[in-house]
Amino acid sequence: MDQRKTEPDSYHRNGIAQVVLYGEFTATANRKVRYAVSLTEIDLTVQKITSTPAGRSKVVFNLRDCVGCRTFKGEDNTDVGAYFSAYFYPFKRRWMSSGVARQRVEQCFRVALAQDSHANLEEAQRWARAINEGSIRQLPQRDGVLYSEVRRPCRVMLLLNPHSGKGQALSLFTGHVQRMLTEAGVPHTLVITERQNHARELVREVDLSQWDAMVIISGDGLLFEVVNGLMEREDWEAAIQTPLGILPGGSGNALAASIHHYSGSQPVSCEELLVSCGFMLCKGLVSRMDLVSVHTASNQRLFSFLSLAWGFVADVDIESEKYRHVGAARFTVGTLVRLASLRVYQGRLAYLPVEEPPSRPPAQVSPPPPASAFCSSLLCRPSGASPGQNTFHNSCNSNNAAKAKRGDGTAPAPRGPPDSLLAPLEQPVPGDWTVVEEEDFVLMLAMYQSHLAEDLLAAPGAALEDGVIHLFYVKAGISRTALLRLFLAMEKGAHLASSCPYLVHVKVRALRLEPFSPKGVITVDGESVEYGPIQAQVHGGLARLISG
Ligand SMILES: Nc1ncnc2c1ncn2[C@@H]1O[C@H](COP(=O)(O)OP(=O)(O)OP(=O)(O)O)[C@@H](O)[C@H]1O
Repeated sequence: MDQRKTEPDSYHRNGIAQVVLYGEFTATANRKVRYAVSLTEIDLTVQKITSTPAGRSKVVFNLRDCVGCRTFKGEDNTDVGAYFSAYFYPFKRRWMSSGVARQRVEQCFRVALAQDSHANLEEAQRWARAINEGSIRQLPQRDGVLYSEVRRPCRVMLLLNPHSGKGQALSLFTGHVQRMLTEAGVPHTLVITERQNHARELVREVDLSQWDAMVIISGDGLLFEVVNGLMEREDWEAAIQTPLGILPGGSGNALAASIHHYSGSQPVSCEELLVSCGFMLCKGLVSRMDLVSVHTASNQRLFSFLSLAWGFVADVDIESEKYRHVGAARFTVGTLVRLASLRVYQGRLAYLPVEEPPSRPPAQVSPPPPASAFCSSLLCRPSGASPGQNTFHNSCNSNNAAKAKRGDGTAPAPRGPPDSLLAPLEQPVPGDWTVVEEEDFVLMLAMYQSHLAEDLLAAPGAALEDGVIHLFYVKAGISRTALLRLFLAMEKGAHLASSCPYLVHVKVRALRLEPFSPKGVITVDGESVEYGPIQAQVHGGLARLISG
């Protein structure tokens, strides 16, 4: 029978953290193998108990890497022992390759202090509670960034586009995400979208009091739907404060790659990026995110969290749809194809430059403030507008109700804060704007997050909430080789340091583009939008995003 020492007799290795729990337990698979387990405020230390000092290797798990701890009884009714499992996702070296990525480590112990199974379960629960509480206290930290936390337990609506990326979003969910959410005790409802704009219509009508977070597992296009659905609600001001989350299941996964980058972690892709974002979701840290309000010629207003593109990048994004089966490589293939038929795009570009660093420092988002508190920056003046059961659903009642109510399926005009920096599209830009001299371009790309795709660090200086649009344009005259070199350098975010005379980067608050050709492609967050004159302005910290 296991013995529990009541007097902790050790301290954390650096002599600071005091042991809060100590116990000796057996392994689950082999009851002859015993471990000394000690819990401090910052870590869990596991040491095998052996007669030979050489066998007493010690493993220390930081609670910051822990998503949760669960208890359970043995499958065998005669087993009086109880069990607790702690789930860690520490950065570990990859097998057979360089670099590190978060990898799952489960630590499971059998508690058998007494012949009373109930007492053993209580003891296991005591450990699980302490580990869970400790892991919640040990949240990831980043210099200069302050977060709030999602409400716990966090009821998550998980929207999944089964066709995104290579069409594997559902298997990515069942293979990686579902287990993590269960380990973290996050109740979630999975909604599999049935068609384009399903998610948009659903979030436009859903009772948001039922949800603590809306998370998509897809590419950026599904989040674009969710953001715009929320902004089309009468209560947009409160609705857009719903914490949003992103789990990469698409081919570009730009926002997922950006939040991973902001966390200061080494670049990862594919499933490793999914695990990283899943970990952030389980930790539930929320920060603010800028949204950019975009106006098209027909007076349509959209809200964007990622990018606005015209020319080479927009064409590649849309044309590479046909290479979707190759996953993220679709952009590489698309880039090479478009390079072969490189063309010049004519138009007029104007912008309002950032004159000084944003006056508002990154702010603490906790606890959820009154709705209007999010619109306090210069850029965002309140308009006075009104403000886990792991269940699978192929459709949603509230969505059907929404469709029936609206009938025609057309999207209502998005509401939102006024765009005080923009003049009507038919009027000249305001006097303090800069009008770009050149009218011949190869591309125009406005970015408000760091990544254009998993492997394209287009705006290394971007942050989630800085009220800045990074405007890039490449002037006509650049050779194919030089443009290819720029994109290759972008993989490491080194394109700006390449001193390419054709590439211009300027930080702006607002911009206007007037293409001259009658036909073409403009994308917002990777989605094709109405082609023609278009303008946009940033609204600092309008939305909230689970990041870490
Ligand atoms: N069930 C569905 N059937 C068809 N289209 C859908 C469905 N759900 C969402 N969509 C739409 O599919 C488009 C692509 O979705 P999404 O961006 O999420 O994936 P992706 O294009 O593979 O990813 P990425 O944007 O990272 O390249 C979006 O326009 C989205 O609105």
